[in-house]
Amino acid sequence: MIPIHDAATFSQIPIIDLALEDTTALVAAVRDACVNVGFLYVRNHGISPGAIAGVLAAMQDYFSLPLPEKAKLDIRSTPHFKGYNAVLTSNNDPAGHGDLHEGFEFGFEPLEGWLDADEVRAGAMEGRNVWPDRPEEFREACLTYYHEAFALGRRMYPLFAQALGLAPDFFDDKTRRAAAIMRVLHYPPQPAPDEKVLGIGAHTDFECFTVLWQQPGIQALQVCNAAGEWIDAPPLEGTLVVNLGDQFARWTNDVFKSTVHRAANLSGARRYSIPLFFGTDYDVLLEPIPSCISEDRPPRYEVVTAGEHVKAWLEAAYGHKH
Ligand SMILES: O=C(O)CCC(=O)C(=O)O
Ligand SMILES: [Fe+2]
Repeated sequence: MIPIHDAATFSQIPIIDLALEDTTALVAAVRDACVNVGFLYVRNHGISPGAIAGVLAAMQDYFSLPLPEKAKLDIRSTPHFKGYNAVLTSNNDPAGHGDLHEGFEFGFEPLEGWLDADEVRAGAMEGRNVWPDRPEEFREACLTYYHEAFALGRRMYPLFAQALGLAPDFFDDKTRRAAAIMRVLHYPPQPAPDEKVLGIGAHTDFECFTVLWQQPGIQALQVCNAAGEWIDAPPLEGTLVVNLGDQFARWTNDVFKSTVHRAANLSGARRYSIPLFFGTDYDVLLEPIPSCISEDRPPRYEVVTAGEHVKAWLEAAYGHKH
């Protein structure tokens, strides 16, 4: 039996085992989570403990470097929105005063590095990554995790397609060179709750979906149900969080939910998390998928390309244009 969640009153995030052999049951569980919650945990996600341990150690070393060293690769001074952003320099909730986290951001890159012939493929939204000199293993540890999480993302698209009643390969030709941006995040402990300054203010993600690793043992992430109640989304052993973003909400005419969430680290210890945001190819038109429009549900959004949608968001979030 698949528990059916209610958008208004869900009080827990569904947990879905990707190793479930019964595809019909798996797809039904994914649909329920996407339509009613916008968040799910995945078990048997395929990301190895070694890749997680490696990136965690590397990011801990990186974030403990002095600020001026990290600021050499400030995201505002590098092309294509890649690099470092310091504590309180981003602000996800316009009503807030800044986010109490620092992060480092990069996109797809082969582990062995780009070949010259690949140069032209590193298109507008991708661009080259920038990497710090220290710690030495940072790039490799980040990219090792990236490629494993990227493989998980590729496994999710056919499930989302089937959850919408589409052929499993519906997204294949729309995600060939898909933007997939990863951020490693450090949330310093926050001494007391503060409505205006959270670790990350209330927001929705803007791409199709996000795969999120959170540090075990620290509750920080919360998800808002349709009744406006904040539901804890603690780290659960052996799982990752997957949540849907605005691009999927647009594309599915709000059949899939892009749910508001926030995080505050009141644990007294440092917290680390790793979101990887999956988009689509730049030129994909976010026209409502036919199975998501009906007489009762006329198209709700202006049709834009995925690239325009993401770029407008990034410019607003980081307050600059490239
Ligand atoms: O750190 C977390 O748990 C959430 C991060 C997040 O929501 C984001 O980066 O969009
Ligand atoms: Fe988010």
